[in-house]
Amino acid sequence: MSGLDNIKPIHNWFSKKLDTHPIVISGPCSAESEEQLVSTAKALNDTEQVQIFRAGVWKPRTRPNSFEGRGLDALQWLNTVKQETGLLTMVEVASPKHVEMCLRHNVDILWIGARTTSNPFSVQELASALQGMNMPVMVKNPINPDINLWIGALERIHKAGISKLAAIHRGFYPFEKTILRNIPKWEIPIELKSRFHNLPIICDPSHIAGSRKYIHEMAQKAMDLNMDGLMIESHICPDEALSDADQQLTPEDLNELLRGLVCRLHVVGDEEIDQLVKYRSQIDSVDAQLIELLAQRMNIVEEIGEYKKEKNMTILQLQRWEKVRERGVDLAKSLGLSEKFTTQLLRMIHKEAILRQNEVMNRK
Ligand SMILES: C=C(O[C@@H]1C=C(C(=O)O)C=C[C@H]1O)C(=O)O
Repeated sequence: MSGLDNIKPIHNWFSKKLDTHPIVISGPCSAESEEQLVSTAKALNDTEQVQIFRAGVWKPRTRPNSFEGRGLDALQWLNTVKQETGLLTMVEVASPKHVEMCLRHNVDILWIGARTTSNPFSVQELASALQGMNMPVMVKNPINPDINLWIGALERIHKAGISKLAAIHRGFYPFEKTILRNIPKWEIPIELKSRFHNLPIICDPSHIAGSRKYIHEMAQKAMDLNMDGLMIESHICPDEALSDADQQLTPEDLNELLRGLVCRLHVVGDEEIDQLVKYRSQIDSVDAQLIELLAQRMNIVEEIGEYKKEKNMTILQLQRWEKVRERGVDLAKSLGLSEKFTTQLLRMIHKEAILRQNEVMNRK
């Protein structure tokens, strides 16, 4: 059934327990110098809120001639960070060579970036390089909102024997210009979690936001959706960063942001559960009525289909459909439902009605 059935809870990945909620991964977009890495890491460590230090060592850039990372040197600097702060380290890998170098330099966690996840050939190469290592790996979502591509990448890594596995939600490429850098499409990580309950999901609000302004809002949303952790970029001097300057926070701003997050409880006490049970039974009853009404409507639609067949009328009746939509939206608005939601719902119902009548028409 599930291709991800042997996943270790993230809190037990290391001998030192990661027992904070959320787990916070932070550090610069790119490792630029030893000084920058060590000073950022020390300031992050002082906040006592960060457990994992991230840094891009090889940067996949959209256009050539952009800063592409410091490679091997940066891996050595990360070791200094580890020694001086005790933070765990995390690096993006895109090729078997990267994996090999990270293993040799004691990197604690690897992540696979969105561009790499989009390509099953590359993911498979990484999986083969990781075979039997049981190295912790986090897989970012692919650039496009294709949940199966994301699951496929997670499965390939899992099949290589990796049980310390997590997903990172960093949003999806917007084809149109949007306020946020990436479209969050929260329904996709929600669907992933509902298919694989034991898979930890980390949110990367920096890449969703693309600008410091929206990071808090995105991080709060991730907490409200009960995600396990946050990956937020930080830099000792963001304005001087060689990549993604707009979306990196100073360690102090990160600290403030994290302290301002409201982390609601997932599991509550008996009293709250009693109240929830009451609300939920109301919802169950309303849902049952909704479904019964929809079934009734479809029966009438089929009768109309029979009638149209007898009278040789077309299935689609645009004027009537327009009226149905207008009446529905007016009523919905007066009851506090949005026009967008109501239109989408009625469109789905109309589409099903057309299919049903099509079946009736073609019935021998
Ligand atoms: C049910 C009918 O057939 C179609 C379905 C409609 C609906 O679901 O409300 C409306 C118009 C038609 O396109 C109808 O003609 O009334």
